[in-house]
This record gives sequence, C-alpha cells and structure tokens, in this order.
Amino acid sequence: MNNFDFHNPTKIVFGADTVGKLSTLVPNDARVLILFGGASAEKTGTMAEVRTALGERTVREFGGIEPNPSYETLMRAVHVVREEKIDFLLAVGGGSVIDGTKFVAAAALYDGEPWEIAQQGGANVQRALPFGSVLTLPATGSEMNNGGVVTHKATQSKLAFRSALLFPAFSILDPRKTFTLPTNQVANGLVDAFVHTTEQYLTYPVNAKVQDRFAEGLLQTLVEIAPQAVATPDDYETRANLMWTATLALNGLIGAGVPQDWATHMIGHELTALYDIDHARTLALVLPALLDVQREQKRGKLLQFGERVWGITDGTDDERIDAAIARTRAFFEGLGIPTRLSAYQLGEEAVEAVLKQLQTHGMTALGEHRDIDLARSRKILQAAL
Ligand SMILES: NC(=O)c1ccc[n+]([C@@H]2O[C@H](COP(=O)([O-])OP(=O)(O)OC[C@H]3O[C@@H](n4cnc5c(N)ncnc54)[C@H](O)[C@@H]3O)[C@@H](O)[C@H]2O)c1
Repeated sequence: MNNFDFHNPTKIVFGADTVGKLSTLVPNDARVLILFGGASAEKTGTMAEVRTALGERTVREFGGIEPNPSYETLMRAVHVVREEKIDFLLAVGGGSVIDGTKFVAAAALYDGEPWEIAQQGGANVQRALPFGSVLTLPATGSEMNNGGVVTHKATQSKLAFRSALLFPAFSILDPRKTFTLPTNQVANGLVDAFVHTTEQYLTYPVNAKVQDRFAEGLLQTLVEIAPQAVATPDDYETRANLMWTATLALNGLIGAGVPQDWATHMIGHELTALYDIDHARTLALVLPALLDVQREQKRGKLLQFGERVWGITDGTDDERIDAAIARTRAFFEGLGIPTRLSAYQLGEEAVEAVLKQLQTHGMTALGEHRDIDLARSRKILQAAL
C-alpha cells in the first residue's frame, strides 16, 4: 500500500426530510447566497424548503448555473458575492452547481484573474468562502470532496481544480430529492459513480486489500441497483443506496494509498467541452476503449475486476479480460448510454480535435503510469469510434 494522508472534514446529513436541518447547519449571522441551476429546484419545492429553513438570515439567490458550469456564468455570481458582502454559499443541485459554488468560493477571494484557479488546478487557492450543499443528483461525489470542474466557453476549455480549502462544510443528502430526476440523469449518475471507482481501482495492484474490496463493493452495488434505480424513481431504499454509493465513490476514501488513473476523465472533459456531451456519457465512451488499449499495464487488476465484480472465472487471461471489458460496455449500453463515438455522429475528425485540445491543455502524460501520451490517446479514441 502506498503512503497517504486522508482528511475529509465534510459533515454529511443523510436521510428523508433533512433539508430543514439547514436551520442549524448555516451560521445564524451568515449572509447567504443560494446558488442553483435551472427550474427543477424551484419546481420540486426544494428551493421553498431551503428558504424556509434559512429563516430570518440575509439571503440572496443566484440561479442559472448550467450543466458543466461556465466560468462566464460563475463570474456573475462572484460579482453578486462581492457586491452583497456574502460570507456563506449554499449550493442546491447536482455536481454542476456544487462545482460552480466551489469555484465561486475561491474566485470571490482571489486577487488575480480567477480563471488562473482552473489553469493552475487550484494550487493557487489561498482563501475560500465557506459553503454547504443540498444534493439533488447522485453522481459526482462533489458533495464530499474538494474538487470541481469549470468550463471556459470562449476557449472550449474544461479544467479541473482542487484545494484543501474547497471541501463543503456540510452536505444534505435526502434521497427523496432524486425522485424527480429524468431517467437519463439517473443513468448518468450510475455510470459516473462507476467510472469514479474504476479510476481509483483499475490500475495496478499495491496490496491495498480494503481499498480494493471497498471499490468492488461500490461497483457491485451499482450493478445490482441499476435496473431498479432507473425503473422506479420513488423507490426510497434504492435511491438511498445510489446516493451514498456515489458519494463514497469519490470522497477520497477508496483512493487513499492506491495509484489513480483519471485519463478517462481528462479525455472525457475534452469531449464535453467540444461537443457538449454529458460528463458521464463521455466516460462511457472512453473507458472501455482505454481498458482495451491499456490491458497490459492493467492486467492484474482487470483479471481481479472480472472475477470479483462480474464473476468471470473461465477462459484464458485474455479471454477473461475481454469478457470483463465486454460486460462493462454492456452495462453502460444497457442503461441507454452509448460507448461508441459514432452514436454521436463523431468520427476521425473528432479524434484529431480532441488530441489538439489535450495538447493545448498539457494532457500529454496521463494515466497511473503517465504513459498515455498523445499517440496512446489517439489509439484510445480510435478504439472508441
Ligand atoms: N467535483 C467532482 O468531483 C466531479 C466529479 C465528476 C463530475 N463533475 C462535474 O459535475 C458536472 C455534472 O454534474 P451532475 O452529473 O451532477 O449533473 P448536473 O449538476 O449537470 O445536472 C444535470 C441536470 O439535472 C438537473 N437536475 C438536478 N437535480 C435534479 C432533480 N432532483 N430533479 C430534476 N432535475 C434535476 C439539472 O438542472 C441539470 O439540468 C460536470 O461538469 C462534471 O464534470 C465533478
């Protein structure tokens, strides 16, 4: 097992009817900015519950944070924070709103041009406003981690940042808040959590037994609950399991002391920035192709994944690896999520466009061995055609 530091200060408040607890979680004298996305938070009644729970506090609201939140929109929120002397942020929504809130928390107190925060991956964040979240979409884990992803529309750049100062102070996870999600977003959430787990698990063995079994438990749970999660929106128990699994998939725990990959995410970010494909859908495009291209480097873990997650024990090593990749692809496709670029009418020209952006963003040594250079990324993208 590798050396590690693990620290996660986010308080989780989990369960039905927990939004009211905001009344004690947010400081009484706070000047609060609620950040949210589109109409859904209003329509579902969540915004009304939030306003009631905040009571007499000074509250301002900033709506319109779009999926894959843009720097341009978030800078308008930064302006409100500065004008209104806001000192506490509250995100109400999915990963996009929570990530956007993290960016605003850092950007509002940043002395230079805030895009530099994304350009430097958050290394230059020295101060940030405190914030909490009310999660409405189980997928990203943003509710219990210190990372975010923001898009500069003008340059079609989608960049990730992280900082020890950007953990939410608290996150409220009420599974009932997910009942209104459209089916495609539930499917996206299942895939997103699955690939967050594989990024930290499908690398090479370092004898980290409990991290491996934790990761395998998350993957098995996602596969087990997927049909019910998609088919029965108001099944509380299933949604509760989905919500907590997605949080655990990216709160630092399974990634402590093990090598991590993240190449699927870095290539996927370019696909979202260029073609506006949902985040999780880009991961489904890249992962099966990447596992195939990187099968030698990942051989030991691919065999373990095949046996422990999919129950594959027959055949030669290569046949078992083929079967594990095929089962993964079929899992995504079974959720209505394509694993081929052709499903989005994208071909060779997209491969070249993504490679150009990867180069621009310095993504030329990806993966747990840093061996995914542009030539290897080309192979992966071509395998996804
Ligand atoms: N911070 C991280 O660790 C991390 C990890 C993975 C992905 N991300 C980023 O998160 C973003 C994606 O976030 P996401 O997948 O949570 O989706 P999202 O936040 O973009 O939301 C997707 C859509 O679902 C709607 N929605 C949300 N909750 C709803 C509800 N309860 N009922 C009905 N509609 C609802 C939103 O309005 C939006 O239109 C991407 O930008 C991605 O890159 C961040």
